[in-house]
Amino acid sequence: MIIREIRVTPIAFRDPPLLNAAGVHEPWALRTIVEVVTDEGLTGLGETYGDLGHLGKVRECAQILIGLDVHATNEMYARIAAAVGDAVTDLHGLTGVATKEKSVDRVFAAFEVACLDIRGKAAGVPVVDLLGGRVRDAVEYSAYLFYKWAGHPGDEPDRFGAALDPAGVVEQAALLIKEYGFRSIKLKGGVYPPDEEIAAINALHEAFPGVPLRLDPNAAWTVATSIRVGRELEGRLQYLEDPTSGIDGMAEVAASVPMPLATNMCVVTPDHLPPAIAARAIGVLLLDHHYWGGLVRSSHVASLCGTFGLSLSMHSNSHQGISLAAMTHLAAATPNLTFACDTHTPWQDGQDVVAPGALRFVDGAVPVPTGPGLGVELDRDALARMHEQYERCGIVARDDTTYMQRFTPTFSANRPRW
Ligand SMILES: O=C([O-])[C@@H](O)[C@@H](O)[C@H](O)[C@@H](O)C(=O)[O-]
Ligand SMILES: [Mg+2]
Repeated sequence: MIIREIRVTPIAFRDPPLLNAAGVHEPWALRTIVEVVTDEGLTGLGETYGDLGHLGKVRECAQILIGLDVHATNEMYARIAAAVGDAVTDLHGLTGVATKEKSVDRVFAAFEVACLDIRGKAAGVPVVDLLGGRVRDAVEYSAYLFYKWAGHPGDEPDRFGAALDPAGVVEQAALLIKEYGFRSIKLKGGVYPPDEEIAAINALHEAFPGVPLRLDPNAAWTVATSIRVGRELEGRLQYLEDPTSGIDGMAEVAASVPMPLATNMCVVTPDHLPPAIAARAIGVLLLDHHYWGGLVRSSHVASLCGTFGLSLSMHSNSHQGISLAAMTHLAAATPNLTFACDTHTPWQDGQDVVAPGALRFVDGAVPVPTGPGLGVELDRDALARMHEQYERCGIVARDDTTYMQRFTPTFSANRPRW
């Protein structure tokens, strides 16, 4: 199964004004779709970030993988590592430190997923079977709430409406739960002073008794603030995600709050694991195959976490169905991934390069696709349309901060903010 062609297509799709510690989502989110084609005519799909620096590296690497067998992922990794070199392409700051190792893992992941898609298609089995087989038939996701404006400035309000206070947050949760059946809730914080976010969590707790809650301020707080908030939220949170930055800061907080701390920011490459484990900085790691080097490497990290008593959840960024399929196969094959995963799917509101049918939510969970490979097909018309949107939208890299500063010139993304 020799790779004969790789097509790399950047796309853009509508994104609502979701607020976070770095600013606010721009009207268009970017992704890159990778199609790997073999000499036998099989095509595998991968999906990754769309920022220009990263896209450039993905394009460059697509050239040097031609001629390799789809099983030769070690050789693929070595070639990609050599090509990516010292480039650091991960700049939005919400997925922790950017390092050259992480850039390599980010580029490699999209090709690895596409090769697994091909291998599954060739063997007539779903990707979950290549990862050890399913331990669950459906993967649970959480309602991922965001503070948000009613619409992008100058546009009509979108159908989700504003969520700028506890009542708005509860209303948003009710909508997502009604439409998707989610059974746990994550609130993206780091937007308002901590007391307002505590009030939002308390309002969610009252409105949805018994539903597990999480809060993620993306390291917007000092150690002292994190400890105060953690203590005030005793009995309210399943876990507190990245209250403060760095392994040392997280360890200090972890020692003084009643709930486990989770991260997708202070442990983002394998070399962060030993110091984080030694310092007892985290109880939960949010895996993300897009930056942990694909599905197989993520599985290895999951096993290591099991060995050291860390629990697992899954992180997401604005994404399409190829990513959702890959995340679902990985989570379905990972016994110790027991927390509901994050997904931005509701915010994409039906815009997808994946043809409808293979992916759906049932009671907040996605049944593992059963078709060979990832089990999803590309909708070529949607791909062409979203590529055209990419060409026209004028955005080449995610920049929540500059977009926010257009409307609030004094906004600063410096953290800790509180
Ligand atoms: O989409 C967002 O604004 C999120 O804040 C995202 O960028 C983060 O990476 C993420 O979901 C997180 O859990 O930190
Ligand atoms: Mg997070």
